[in-house]
Amino acid sequence: MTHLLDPQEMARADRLAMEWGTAGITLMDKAGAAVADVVARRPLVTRVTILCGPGNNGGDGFVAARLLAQRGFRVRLALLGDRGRLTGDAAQAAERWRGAVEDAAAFDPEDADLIVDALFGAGLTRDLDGVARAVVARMAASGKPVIAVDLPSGVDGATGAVRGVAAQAVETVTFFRRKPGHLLLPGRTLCGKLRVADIGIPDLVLDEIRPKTSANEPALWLPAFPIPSAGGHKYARGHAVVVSGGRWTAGAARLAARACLRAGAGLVTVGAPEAALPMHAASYAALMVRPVEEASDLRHLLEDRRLSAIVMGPGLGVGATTRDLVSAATGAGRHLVLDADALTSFAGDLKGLADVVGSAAGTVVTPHEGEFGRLFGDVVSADADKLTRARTAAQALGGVVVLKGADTVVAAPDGRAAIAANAPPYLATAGAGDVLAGIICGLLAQGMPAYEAAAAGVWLHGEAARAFGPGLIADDLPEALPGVYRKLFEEAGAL
Ligand SMILES: NC(=O)C1=CN([C@@H]2O[C@H](COP(=O)(O)OP(=O)(O)OC[C@H]3O[C@@H](n4cnc5c(N)ncnc54)[C@H](OP(=O)(O)O)[C@@H]3O)[C@@H](O)[C@H]2O)[C@@H](O)CC1
Ligand SMILES: Nc1ncnc2c1ncn2[C@@H]1O[C@H](COP(=O)(O)OP(=O)(O)O)[C@@H](O)[C@H]1O
Ligand SMILES: [K+]
Repeated sequence: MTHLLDPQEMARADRLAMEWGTAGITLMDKAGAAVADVVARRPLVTRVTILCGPGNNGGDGFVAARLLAQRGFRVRLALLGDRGRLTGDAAQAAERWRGAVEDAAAFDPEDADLIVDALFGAGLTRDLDGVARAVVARMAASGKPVIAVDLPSGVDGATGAVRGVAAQAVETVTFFRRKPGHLLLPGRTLCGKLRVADIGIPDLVLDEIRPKTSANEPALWLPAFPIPSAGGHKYARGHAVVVSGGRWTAGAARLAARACLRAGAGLVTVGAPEAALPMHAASYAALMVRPVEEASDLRHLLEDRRLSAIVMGPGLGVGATTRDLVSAATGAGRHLVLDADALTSFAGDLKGLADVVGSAAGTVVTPHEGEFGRLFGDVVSADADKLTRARTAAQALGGVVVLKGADTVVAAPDGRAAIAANAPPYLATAGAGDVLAGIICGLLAQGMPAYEAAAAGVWLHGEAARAFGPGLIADDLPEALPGVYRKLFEEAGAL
């Protein structure tokens, strides 16, 4: 159930269900009934105003109106546009509504305990303006609870962007599967509580559609997750390397190393300049330390082929030395996580980085928006939505891109992408990114494929933050991981 369908894919799911024998009006009846159920469960509601749009989203509203009236609610229905211009299933649903049809342009929210927003859903094709915009703005300003049908009208289902204006919903009822706009910001926030209703579309349509976008949840990557087995030993759990900056910036690598260990890497070696070695050696007894000042030292260290996953960037410094270190880390079978200064050292030279990445087995880059712009600015339009930007970047790089933020997107060069919705706002704290890079490296070291490792790392990072709670600092994140692992393994039946 992690699949997300964009509006085109959802329209295809509707069409396939109809071709396979379910009438469109049957789907609409179930959609409207699901909306009516949600309204009926709200406390202290007797007077409901339903705003219907000119398409099938409005059709769902007509069905909900009929069912709520039958259940004894006082229902007013207001239509945007001309009733005579309704077509298909929506026209059929409107015919069965026996009550008055008011003009949405004149709608007065004062008379309602609750408003159902059935103006626009998957068919929103442009920014709202004119009367449509005025109606949505009035609903938004009313302060009344709003239940949105499919999406808050004005929210783009593919991107989560607001096309002109949208009203905050308390609950949103969508159908069959979630859409990217339910997880991407600001759409996610505007939806309120999201419910997914089964309207009778068979799951088999997904075999035809083959959606490539997912919610970043355990079901997406758990089959590839390295749950330790009874017969395993520490070398089977991989040997990771964290490349550290000098004495004054070594804290970032320390956070990454701790996270790498906690994520389950069998062994972790920190490669650091001489001056930072004592600090690393004294920090955690489980760490090994080796002197790495420049690329030749790293090459020497990596002659041991068991060192298979490397994370670098946090606190490393921007410049030629870092670029050379990145080049030295690649090689057959090597997995790489590049973050922070490792990315900024390639600012404006995506080709240079892509050439380097091309020779690593699986590379994951973890930019925040600033680093992303510096690295991918030439190939990715800043105006594009987050999903498109991450996908385009992954293709251009030939590696997995983790575009961070409150709705972190992980994208693979083959077009797969996952959107995370579990990170709490207090995760935005100094050093949190270093921990994320370390977690992903720890998973790569255990042999998890790059896309799955990146997605799992992002999810675990968000869950660790939630488990710790407000007041979190980056140092707390690795320490919260064992509790998250316990729960995950228990749910997977592995504990
Ligand atoms: N049988 C099915 O398929 C099922 C579908 N289902 C439901 O259908 C919904 C999708 O229906 P849909 O495709 O008809 O699109 P919908 O969201 O109603 O909007 C289209 C209308 O809005 C108009 N319009 C668009 N943008 C506008 C703007 N900015 N400003 C003003 N007008 C604008 C557009 O006009 P046009 O662009 O043609 O001028 C057109 O008239 C989906 O979200 C779900 O709720 C469920 O019942 C399950 C079964
Ligand atoms: N508003 C937010 N809500 C949830 N998580 C956030 C938010 N803003 C940032 N994050 C997360 O916090 C982390 C910050 O990483 P980064 O920007 O690299 O910081 P640093 O360089 O200090 O480690 C990332 O994992 C990012 O996804
Ligand atoms: K809507």
